[in-house]
Amino acid sequence: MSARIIDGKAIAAGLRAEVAAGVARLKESHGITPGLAVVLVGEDPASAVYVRNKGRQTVEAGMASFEHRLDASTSQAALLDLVRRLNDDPAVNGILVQLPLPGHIDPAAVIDTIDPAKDVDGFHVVNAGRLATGLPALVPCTPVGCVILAKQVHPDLTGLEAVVVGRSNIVGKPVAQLLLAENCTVTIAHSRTRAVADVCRRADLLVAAVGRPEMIRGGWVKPGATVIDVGINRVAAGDGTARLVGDVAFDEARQVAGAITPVPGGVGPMTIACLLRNTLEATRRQHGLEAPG
Ligand SMILES: NC(=O)C1=CN([C@@H]2O[C@H](COP(=O)(O)OP(=O)(O)OC[C@H]3O[C@@H](n4cnc5c(N)ncnc54)[C@H](OP(=O)(O)O)[C@@H]3O)[C@@H](O)[C@H]2O)C=CC1
Ligand SMILES: Nc1nc(=O)c2c([nH]1)NC[C@@H]1CN(c3ccc(C(=O)N[C@@H](CCC(=O)O)C(=O)O)cc3)C=[N+]21
Ligand SMILES: [Mg+2]
Repeated sequence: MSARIIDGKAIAAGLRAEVAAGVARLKESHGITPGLAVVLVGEDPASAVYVRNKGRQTVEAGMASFEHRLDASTSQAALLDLVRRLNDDPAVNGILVQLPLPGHIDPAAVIDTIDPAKDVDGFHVVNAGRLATGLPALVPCTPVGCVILAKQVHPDLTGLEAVVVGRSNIVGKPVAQLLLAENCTVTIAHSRTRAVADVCRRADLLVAAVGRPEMIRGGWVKPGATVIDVGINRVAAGDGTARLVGDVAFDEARQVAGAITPVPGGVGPMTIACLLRNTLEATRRQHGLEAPG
């Protein structure tokens, strides 16, 4: 048996086209151009990939892109000042501060300073709390991307045994919240989980967000399960160049799974598409416009 490969690249392209159409309608009917500000402090390889792809796709969707690249030695006070200026700038509808930040900056203080209405990452405690309590929220992009990809296989996720490996605030916890809202029975595994392979083997829907290259082996996957691989890990290839791999051993898992996302071309492109969708939605709400039915 060989798994169906879930084509995140194609699904993300479709979602970006929908967002572009929404942006065009907003411009035509209200003269509003959504604007997304991205702040990058220092150099982080994962963030560099993300920023490169995103700047181009923001402009392709018809939005304004504002990039702020700051030196790695930038003080926390200077970064908070920039965030406050972006909060007050009416041309900026979405703000994303790339994580991780240099060690001398407290990420919680930065996220807490972002206006929740412009928090298109969905990382502010107000948005996390609204998601957890079932209120409308700006929802983290990668978790939403995971759910959209899972729904390609199971349009209704109700009743599935879902196992999420990883409990970070940016991926593991919010993806678990979204799957709970979709009526899955959700287990969250982490570095202190006993017999993690056995826990994974229970999953009809397995979401891997660990940050450990190819940790999840073929034998951890229940036959026929749907596997969503969030991991983005750069590893050295045989010839000395860098290669991108997920948190799942893809060549093994595809022999067992019913469906699986590839890396690259799976969750990564969905993250950017959902970021653009959040930016459009945030813009509409800031102007008192409801999303069209
Ligand atoms: N595709 C995309 O768009 C995105 C991809 N990513 C990628 O997703 C991955 C996860 O990111 P992120 O959530 O930020 O990572 P974090 O490092 O913040 O969290 C990793 C989680 O995995 C758990 N973990 C670590 N080792 C093990 C283990 N041996 N067994 C079980 N659980 C373990 C940790 O547990 P504990 O809490 O106990 O330490 C932690 O909860 C990374 O590869 C990252 O690059 C991230 C964001 C977007
Ligand atoms: N505030 C903040 N929000 C984030 O959402 C955030 C962040 N900081 N810091 C870094 C991580 C990582 N991340 C990625 C998103 C898309 C791809 C992506 O587009 N990947 C493509 C291309 C990869 C390639 O070609 O190298 C793919 O998987 O196919 C990668 C990584 C978002 N993150
Ligand atoms: Mg994200």
